[in-house]
Amino acid sequence: MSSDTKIACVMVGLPARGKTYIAQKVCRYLQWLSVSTKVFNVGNYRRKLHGAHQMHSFFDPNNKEGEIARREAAAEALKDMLRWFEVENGTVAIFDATNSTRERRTFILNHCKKQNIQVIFIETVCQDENLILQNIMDVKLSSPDYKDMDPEKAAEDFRARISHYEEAYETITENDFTYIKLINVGSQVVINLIQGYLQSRIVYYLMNLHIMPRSIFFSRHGESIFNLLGKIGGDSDLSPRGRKYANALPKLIHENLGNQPLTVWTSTMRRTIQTSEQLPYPKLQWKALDELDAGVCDGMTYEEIEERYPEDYANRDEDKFNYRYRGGESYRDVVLRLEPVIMELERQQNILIVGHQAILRCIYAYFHNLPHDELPYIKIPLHTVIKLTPKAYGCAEVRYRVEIDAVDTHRPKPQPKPPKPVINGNSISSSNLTNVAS
Ligand SMILES: O=P(O)(O)OC[C@H]1O[C@@](CO)(OP(=O)(O)O)[C@@H](O)[C@@H]1O
Repeated sequence: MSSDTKIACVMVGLPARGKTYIAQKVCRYLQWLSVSTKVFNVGNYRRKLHGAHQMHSFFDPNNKEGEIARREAAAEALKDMLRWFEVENGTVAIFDATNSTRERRTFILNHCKKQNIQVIFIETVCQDENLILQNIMDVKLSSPDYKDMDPEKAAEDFRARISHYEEAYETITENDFTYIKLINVGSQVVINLIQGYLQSRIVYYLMNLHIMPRSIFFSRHGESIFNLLGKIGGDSDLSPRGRKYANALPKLIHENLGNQPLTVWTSTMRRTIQTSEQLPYPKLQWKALDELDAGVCDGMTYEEIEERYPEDYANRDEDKFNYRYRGGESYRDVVLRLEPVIMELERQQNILIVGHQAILRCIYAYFHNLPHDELPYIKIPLHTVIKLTPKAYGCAEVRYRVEIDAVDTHRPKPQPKPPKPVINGNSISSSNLTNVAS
């Protein structure tokens, strides 16, 4: 991917067609991959400029005041987006609005062209009345536009708003535009003139999304012999307590899922394979799920690393996400190698990943949209199952702790040392502080 690639993903679609959901998913995926990405939501600009609580008549094409206000909001959001590319050197912007007429799309495209920004239009078309209604109930009624309003009245008003847009709506047929059209949540996909690596990644990601209800379970392997000894990496067997956890896991999962189908993913390491042995579900081993490679430090305790490689040890504490072990990997490297796992997770239904501390932190951060500096410190304790259930925005989470003791392998972020007091440009030690004071 060339570093000067700039892409505007311009959403297209009637209200309640999942545009904002898709915009946020794409943003989260790209940010996780360290691509600088930002969503510009025109609805938020409208509310900021003209206040919330506008009723459907505001969206009537014959309402001049409403028309001007919506135009202003779109122009302001577009200006900010173009400025963001220019000043903050952004890579992918997502312009989230209905953009439902040819005229509006051409306007946006022309502005982007002037700044050498590629444009992909992402249109979501949905004819399934039940899905639309579900979206209105799940998302729209909690919007600031309908705060404190009777839900039935709000739903009615929202439907009237949709019909105003329907009057003027023009689906994309512009053959010279780059676009992807997602029809009925991916049951049909039309793509046109997609070019380049990053555009293809975005399109491939969009083609894999689904909104069927499902859960994703995470569990670290049971306590290993290396965990007991405080050693990192390696390929050791489970400890006796780790084996007990492996025995307890099938009941916990069954109590949760009943007879629903599930696929279990493990790494290729003994500790995850042994942990999943009793689980009566189809299993898949992924090399990409193997634990972060600690290179020359593999098999050492943290104390040994501090003694033998003090500088490395300090550098890791300084910037744990980017620190790469000598001959090994960084968390940033691991995120990149996990990309195909995330892509496949998006396609799948119920999955249980039996994984490792660093690996599960990376995947968990993707689902909860956590920043890279927090990612290496996320708590993923041993002998605990984490259940994530994707919702309209974000994921619901439940943690199940199995009552089998295990060591704690979490190392908290070291607190920065307080700066030494400085007097007249010379730092002084606390022992002579009293002298100064007296
Ligand atoms: O990045 P940090 O916090 O060191 O955690 C990663 C470490 O977690 C460990 C346990 O300490 O994972 P695992 O439980 O899979 O053995 C190490 O093997 C691995 O190096």
